Amino acid sequence: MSIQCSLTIAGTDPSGGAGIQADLKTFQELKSYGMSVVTSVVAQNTTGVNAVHHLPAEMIQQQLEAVSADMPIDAFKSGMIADKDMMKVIADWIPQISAPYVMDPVMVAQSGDPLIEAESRAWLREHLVPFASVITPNLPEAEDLLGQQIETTDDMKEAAEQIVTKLGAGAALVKGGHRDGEAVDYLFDGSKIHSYSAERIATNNTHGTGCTYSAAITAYLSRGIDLPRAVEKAKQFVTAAIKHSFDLGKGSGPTNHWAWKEEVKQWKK
Ligand SMILES: Nc1ncnc2c1ncn2[C@@H]1O[C@H](COP(=O)(O)OP(=O)(O)OP(=O)(O)O)[C@@H](O)[C@H]1O
Ligand SMILES: Cc1ncc(CO)c(N)n1
Repeated sequence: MSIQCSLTIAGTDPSGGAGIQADLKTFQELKSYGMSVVTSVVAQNTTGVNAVHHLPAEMIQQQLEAVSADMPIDAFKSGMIADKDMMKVIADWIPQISAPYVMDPVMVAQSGDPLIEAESRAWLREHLVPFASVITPNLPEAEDLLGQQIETTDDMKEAAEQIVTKLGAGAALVKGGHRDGEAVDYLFDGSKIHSYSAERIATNNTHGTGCTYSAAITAYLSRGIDLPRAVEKAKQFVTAAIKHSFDLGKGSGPTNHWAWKEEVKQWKK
């Protein structure tokens, strides 16, 4: 049986809603064989981050080599990459891989806890962003990358375009999860803007939405689906996951990675 493979390079979430755990659940749901390289072990749950242990960069390099020496990689994503040493080994490894790279430029957890060293952000922007086939910042992350405020929908579209033209990413998806009203995201694919809109769901259970969304894009790309369509399908996946999210934990609960199947049944009715 032939199967496509997706790799995530990210931090962990023992409560299962974000990070590597969310990525692997998403790959599994979307029928892409899931593989993972752990960057940092994060003691977190739905209420926040208690402690973080960063793996030595050498260990990240060893994991990357172990997986790529043996397994096919049809698409890969990165999430939490906390410091410059980790970024460097990832940047050195990427050129040997000819597969789409989805970068989720994770900066803070949903709880507001920082997940990347402030002084490493410039390195990420200058040396890793140009490798990304697509980068998926939320509004604060897009503001940080460009050093400018983003308020209106026109600002969002312009930001997506600038992340490509000024910072060198192949494409940029600026997400509107942090705004009011419809949940609208804008993709600039290097030539045009695509917009993706969904009803805003009244819930506090949005722990790991960004991880789940970028993992879904990765899984669809691994299966050879083109970027605008991969984002469209991933948007449906994450919207269903938020709509049917779980009231688990005392904070911002996790999304439901298998909800999309229920939604598909509804669409077919
Ligand atoms: N309440 C909501 N209802 C519907 N869609 C939402 C809601 N909140 C976020 N989204 C959508 O979920 C996706 C993830 O976006 P978001 O901006 O929340 O990512 P993020 O901030 O990177 O996530 P994370 O919390 O994992 O850091 C986007 O498509 C966004 O539009
Ligand atoms: C490990 C990790 N990556 C990303 C996020 C953002 O949701 C998180 N909370 N934890």
